[in-house]
Amino acid sequence: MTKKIKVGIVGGTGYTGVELLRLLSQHPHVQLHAITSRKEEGMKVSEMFPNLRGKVDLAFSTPENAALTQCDVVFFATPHGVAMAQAQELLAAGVKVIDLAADFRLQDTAEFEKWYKMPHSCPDILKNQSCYGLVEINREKIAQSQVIGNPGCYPTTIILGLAPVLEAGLVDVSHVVADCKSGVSGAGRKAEVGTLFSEASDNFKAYGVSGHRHHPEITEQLSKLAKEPVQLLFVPHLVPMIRGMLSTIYVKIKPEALQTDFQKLYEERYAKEAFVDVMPAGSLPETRSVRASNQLRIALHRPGNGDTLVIVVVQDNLVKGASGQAVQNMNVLFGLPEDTGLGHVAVLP
Ligand SMILES: NC(=O)C1=CN([C@@H]2O[C@H](COP(=O)(O)OP(=O)(O)OC[C@H]3O[C@@H](n4cnc5c(N)ncnc54)[C@H](OP(=O)(O)O)[C@@H]3O)[C@@H](O)[C@H]2O)C=CC1
Ligand SMILES: CC(=O)N[C@@H](CCC(=O)OP(=O)(O)O)C(=O)O
Repeated sequence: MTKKIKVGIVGGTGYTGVELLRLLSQHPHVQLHAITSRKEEGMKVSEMFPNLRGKVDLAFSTPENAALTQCDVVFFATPHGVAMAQAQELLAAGVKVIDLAADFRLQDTAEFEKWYKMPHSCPDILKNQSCYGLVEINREKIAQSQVIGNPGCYPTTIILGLAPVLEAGLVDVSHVVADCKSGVSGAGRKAEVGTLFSEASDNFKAYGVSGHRHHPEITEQLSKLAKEPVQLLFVPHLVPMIRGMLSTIYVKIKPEALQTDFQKLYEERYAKEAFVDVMPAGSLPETRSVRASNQLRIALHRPGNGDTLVIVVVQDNLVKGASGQAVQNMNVLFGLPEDTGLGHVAVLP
């Protein structure tokens, strides 16, 4: 590929925005064209984010002044509702859209309206031109789409953790439990009491137990894979670390599937996937083994060789759970090898 992909980012000052900048500034086929912030208009990107000194020579501009229609693709690293307000205009100009928020994730617009408290403004684009951007599941459809709904961070771990057993119909879908923990960067960069150092450090808590907006997103995708409705109990937790997510998923194996070699099933399902690592049997994945990388690691356990399969999944919520996955989607949209610009090895310790 000789011509570079001209990229715009709306919402360059949030955590997913700066993570996109880190990844895209090292991508060999990308030309960063515009980065927006309404509050920081005119400020040099490298002044706000010194890790980008010498790498990104742009200043923030407002979305109105960013000439986004001149881009090949625009990433929205913004709150829910922003991308769908601009999608029509961008598509008309031949620009592809990758939304890191939820505007193009849920196919069920009634569920979208219930959880995001706003009407969906472009249901036609959602239905006919967009795709749920989980590459390991929807690779072919993504390549043909104009708009990508980049998955939420919790959904990425749970859907990839369960896909092999659901596709093969080996587990009881009437009672799936996902117990998930996220680092505090998952809550974004905006100031909030709950993410203050004195509130979130040296503390560990569950939240959203009686309902979380990722629940309908996860069950919609799991039910598609299982070809029947999946009943999911999903409990997210906030842990005192900055990056990282660990999901422990519990499923009951169907009586007729008890002899299955689950390790082999997972290894074969993900054998060709650059970003899904099925660890050796009995492994205990750690969040630091994926920090700052686009890898998601899975380990399987069957305590006492009983009928419960325990699936442990780790990822970096800001990379495979957000910006890395968005770049993976861009690579697929533009026909590049999927791992282009995403070869980062995790940082230890
Ligand atoms: N953090 C995470 O781990 C994950 C986050 N996500 C999703 O990614 C999106 C961004 O998250 P995050 O980076 O944490 O968010 P932040 O809240 O930290 O940042 C939001 C960014 O959007 C800009 N923005 C806000 N409102 C508007 C608007 N109306 N129009 C244009 N720009 C706007 C802000 O800049 P300014 O106000 O100056 O314009 C800022 O740059 C969210 O939808 C989030 O749910 C998805 C997966 C994981
Ligand atoms: C720790 C934390 O607060 N996490 C966020 C999820 C982050 C994410 O993926 O959410 P989006 O659907 O907004 O993209 C939450 O639970 O609301």
